[in-house]
Amino acid sequence: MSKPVRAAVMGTGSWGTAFGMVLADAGCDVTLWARRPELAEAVNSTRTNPDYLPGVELPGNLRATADAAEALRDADFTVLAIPSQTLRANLAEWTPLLAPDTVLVSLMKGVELGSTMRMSEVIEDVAKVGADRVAVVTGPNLAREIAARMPALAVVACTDEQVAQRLQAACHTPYFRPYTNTDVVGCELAGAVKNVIGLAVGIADGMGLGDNAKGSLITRGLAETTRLGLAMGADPLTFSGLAGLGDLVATCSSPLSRNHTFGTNLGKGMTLEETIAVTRQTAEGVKSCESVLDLARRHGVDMPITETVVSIVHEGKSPVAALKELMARSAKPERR
Ligand SMILES: NC(=O)C1=CN([C@@H]2O[C@H](COP(=O)(O)OP(=O)(O)OC[C@H]3O[C@@H](n4cnc5c(N)ncnc54)[C@H](O)[C@@H]3O)[C@@H](O)[C@H]2O)C=CC1
Ligand SMILES: O=C(CO)COP(=O)(O)O
Repeated sequence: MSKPVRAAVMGTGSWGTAFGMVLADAGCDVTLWARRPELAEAVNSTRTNPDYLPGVELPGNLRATADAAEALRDADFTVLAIPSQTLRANLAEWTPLLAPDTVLVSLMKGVELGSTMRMSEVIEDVAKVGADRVAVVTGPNLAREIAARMPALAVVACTDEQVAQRLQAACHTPYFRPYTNTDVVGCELAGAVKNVIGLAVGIADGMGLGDNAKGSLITRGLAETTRLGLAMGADPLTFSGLAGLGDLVATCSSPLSRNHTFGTNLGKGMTLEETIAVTRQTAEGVKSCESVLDLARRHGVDMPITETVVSIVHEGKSPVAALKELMARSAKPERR
């Protein structure tokens, strides 16, 4: 009998834990790394993650540790599930501990501030590995639903299709059905920008603007994401797939989305400080809206919804004034 695939999941938050559960259900031997030893202890002793997924029973072939070296040892897949802006510093510490041929898998949906690098680029840069050793998991994957083993489809992307297929096999369960894709640029961009559009839709929902506004924001949000993707060499079809439209629809419809909820609170009139205070988990779009706008400017791409989100979240513009400006933009053809 061949030995089980070993996976290290670095990050015991909501998605790290839920995806660890998927890997374990698919037959992998999984070790979660938790920043706090008391959380690792709680996972091992209660077989739940009381802080991030209370009430969800975790499988027996998943355990947790606060010792990164122990988690990373002999891992076939090293899954990175921490906030995007913390990846560079954490991975620099972990790089000397990585198993020699491990495939690094990003679950993160963000763009690094300053460098405007996608997460796979940060991984290649810090761990000094080629693109064929880096994969991305993305799509409509709200962690709470997956932890309840509700059905979901996903995309595993890698420039090397065989590596994508290995990861696909390692995380395929009766409730989690991953497809492969070799368009890493498109898949990552789609995931990061959908968080920004999720904020915009949340703001509109909080303001009570209705479902026509929601449909319009999702569609034009996808249009500006695709424009940026095209400028960066992505396959435009990726954006109408699970990583693009699929994730946008799930995020923009669900109260489980942290980005959507963050936007809703702003749209209802909470201040940024109040909204941050009530947000207990990572809402990546709050930081990544700035790096996405930066990317758009570097590529000469117009992204009016992203620009509006930045003006509300970081420049104190009122949602009412921002809406007026968006609606007053010059009339233009739908396709340019
Ligand atoms: N939760 C979800 O439904 C999904 C989340 N994602 C993405 O997965 C990534 C991780 O998100 P979640 O697990 O949901 O976030 P979370 O907020 O639930 O958990 C974040 C984890 O990172 C740890 N962490 C925070 N700051 C850290 C630091 N400076 N150094 C090391 N560890 C740190 C926390 O202790 C926690 O374990 C994000 O990029 C998110 O966009 C993607 C798909 C679904
Ligand atoms: O990416 C997600 C679903 O696919 C999770 O969205 P939030 O980070 O907004 O909760």
